[in-house]
Amino acid sequence: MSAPSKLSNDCFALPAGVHWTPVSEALRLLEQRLQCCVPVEQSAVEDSDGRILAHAVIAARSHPPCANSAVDGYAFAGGLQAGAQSLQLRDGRSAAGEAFKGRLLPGQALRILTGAALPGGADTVVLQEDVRIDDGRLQVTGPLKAGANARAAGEDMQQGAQIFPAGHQLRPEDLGVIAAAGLGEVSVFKPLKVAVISTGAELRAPGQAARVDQIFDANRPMLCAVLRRWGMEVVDLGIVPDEAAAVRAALDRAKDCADVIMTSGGASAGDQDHMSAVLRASGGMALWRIAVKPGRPLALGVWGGVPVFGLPGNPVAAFVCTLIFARPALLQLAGAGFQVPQALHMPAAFSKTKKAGRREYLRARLRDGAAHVFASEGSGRVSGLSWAEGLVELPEAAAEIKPGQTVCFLPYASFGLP
Ligand SMILES: Nc1nc2c(c(=O)[nH]1)N[C@H]1C(S)=C(S)[C@@H](COP(=O)(O)OP(=O)(O)OC[C@H]3O[C@@H](n4cnc5c(N)ncnc54)[C@H](O)[C@@H]3O)O[C@H]1N2
Ligand code: MOO
Repeated sequence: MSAPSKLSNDCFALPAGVHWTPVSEALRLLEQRLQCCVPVEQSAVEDSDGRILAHAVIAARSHPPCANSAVDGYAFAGGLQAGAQSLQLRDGRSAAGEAFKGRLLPGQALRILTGAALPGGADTVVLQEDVRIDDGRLQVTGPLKAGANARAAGEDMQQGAQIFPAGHQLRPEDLGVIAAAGLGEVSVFKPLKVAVISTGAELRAPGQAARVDQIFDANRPMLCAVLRRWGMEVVDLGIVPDEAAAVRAALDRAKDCADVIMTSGGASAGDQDHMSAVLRASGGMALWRIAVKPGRPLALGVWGGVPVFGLPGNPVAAFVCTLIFARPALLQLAGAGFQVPQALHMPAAFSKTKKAGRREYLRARLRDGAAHVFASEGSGRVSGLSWAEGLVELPEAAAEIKPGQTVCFLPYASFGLP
């Protein structure tokens, strides 16, 4: 697949007259205007954890490929009536990978090990713990259903059946399923390359010396790690000062080496907010004032045909916007389709008054069957992100939340994060 043409500058433009975009509308526009932008390659199954399937995976053979035994025991045909009886024990055995070549006659039994192909003529296995051998005869006591302890050919997967759709992001267990279905390679999308830039004259890289009026760049390590968890390739372009020329140069570098650009800081319209100013000057900027807290100033732009997510600088807002807006959009660009998280409906363990008309996300975790929220809603209180295990989503219409009222809890896991 060749990469689709570059985005037009007005790709994120909002309909005329729109000021506060509801979250659902922002998501709908992102879904509509972005499409997969990465080429396809082949990947060995064992190297494919986290990769996104470009084509559906079809079972190359059935699993299990032939009827086999689920236990160590004795194979025979037809099950057992109630009561004691005996079967003639044949010489030889069937072991996993060393199938018995002959065929059993009615009344005969054969030693069989777990995973071994059932010999011809047999459909049932009795556990070795439940038999006795006397004079070459197997002494057994019924009843035992025909087919007991046997696994039918193709009972798990049928040759030719679709086992994963295109767009599925492979997990470790999926690699086991694909290998079992007889495939050594899969068609996957090349990982989406995301350039990450932090902006702000006050920022110092973690571990550097810092004056009291400087702060450490918390966003970049956090956002880079999130993107890697999502199977994306990160191009870390470091910290850029709040100067238009430096911001332009960084965006130029980013567009030449990445499919998407993710910046944090400078997204709103203050004197120092150069990211939004530079994007606006290029004509490729739509400052989305989204009816959401945190994260109102999300700058969506296009730089040289490459989409730019200009996240707010406050770490909590940057993180929440990444989960709620950037994740589905990035997954769409990466070939996995637009994905929204699955919510759990839980009773609130808190009370809160909120502004109606705006969706809010609170740092939250579940304890004793209820959703608890972080003590502060301050968007700079980065420690609350680690205290939390997910987000509570309060809908636009809500104004007053009381303890015991049902709220939507979105675990970090529903965003593909631990
Ligand atoms: N007059 C208004 N002021 C502000 C508004 C507003 O609507 N009107 N919105 C506030 C909200 S909400 C947010 S969020 C911020 C977003 O502003 P910017 O995206 O322009 O971000 P900055 O001003 O650059 O930074 C905000 C804050 O975050 C700190 N920061 C920035 N980058 C990092 C980083 N990489 N690691 C850690 N912390 C970072 C920065 O020092 C600031 O404290 O605007 C509000 N103001
Ligand atoms: O996005 Mo700001 O509070 O909404 O941090």
